[in-house]
Amino acid sequence: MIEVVRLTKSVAGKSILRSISFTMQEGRMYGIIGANGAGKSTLLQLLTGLEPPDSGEVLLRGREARAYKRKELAKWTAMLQQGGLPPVGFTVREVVTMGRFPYQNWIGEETAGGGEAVDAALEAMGLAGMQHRRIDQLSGGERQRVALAKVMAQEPELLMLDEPTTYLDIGYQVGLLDTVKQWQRERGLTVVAVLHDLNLAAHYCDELLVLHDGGIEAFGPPAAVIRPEMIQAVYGANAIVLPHPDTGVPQILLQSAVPPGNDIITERWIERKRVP
Ligand SMILES: Nc1ncnc2c1ncn2[C@@H]1O[C@H](COP(=O)(O)OP(=O)(O)OP(=O)(O)O)[C@@H](O)[C@H]1O
Repeated sequence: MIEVVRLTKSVAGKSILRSISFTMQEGRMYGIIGANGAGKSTLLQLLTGLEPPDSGEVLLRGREARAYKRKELAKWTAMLQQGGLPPVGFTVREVVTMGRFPYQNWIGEETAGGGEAVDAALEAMGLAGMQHRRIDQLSGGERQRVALAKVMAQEPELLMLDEPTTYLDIGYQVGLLDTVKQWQRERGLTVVAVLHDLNLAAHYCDELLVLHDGGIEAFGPPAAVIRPEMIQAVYGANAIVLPHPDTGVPQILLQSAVPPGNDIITERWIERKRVP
């Protein structure tokens, strides 16, 4: 589905990606992880053909991403970008209906099926009850759900998500990723998501790609990628990695370099430090 060959990109004179190569298979869910500024969003922009690479290639179904016409590509790929909603004036339903743009003719009419796709997307994201509200009157989390409903209405086969859980409380984070996962399984959707939360990434993704220092630090199933050494090397943080009691996927517990404030815990911490 996606083949990246020796991809190199600089932004504002700064080298971000240096000759990276990888392949992503159809029907799987991939997470792109890495520290702030590692180039995750830049990579996503390159994968969608929105940005040109300095050198190297991005092939989508065997064809250079930038060789597709935008509307042609939008019929089977969709991208949820940060802040990608129109700012004011539109209702929730109007925005979600914009996801049908690739299927509309030049006067904005669609032959059939558009309304159903919009209804299904509104329903899946729990927005049916607020479909006539204006999006500028919604909370950040509600707007994020509208943005996902819009890309769902597009009915893509390849879905790219840039930090989709930003602004969402934990209930909606799990709800959103459950919806994406279910959709991936039922429709054979390919998903590529930039995720900051490593526990969610390990829980939902079949494979994780770790960007670090302009290259790929690791790429593989969560159990092979989420390790304390990788977290130290990439994020400079100490972590304990444990298997999830239900699924066995790796989950992390962060360790602070500073002793906790609570006196009882602090004493225990000092005690522990004394043990050789
Ligand atoms: N328009 C721009 N002008 C200048 N520098 C930019 C621009 N866009 C991105 N950069 C720089 O490119 C680098 C990679 O940015 P990118 O947004 O791809 O990283 P990221 O891994 O998605 O980061 P984050 O986790 O913070 O969202 C960063 O150092 C960023 O400052």
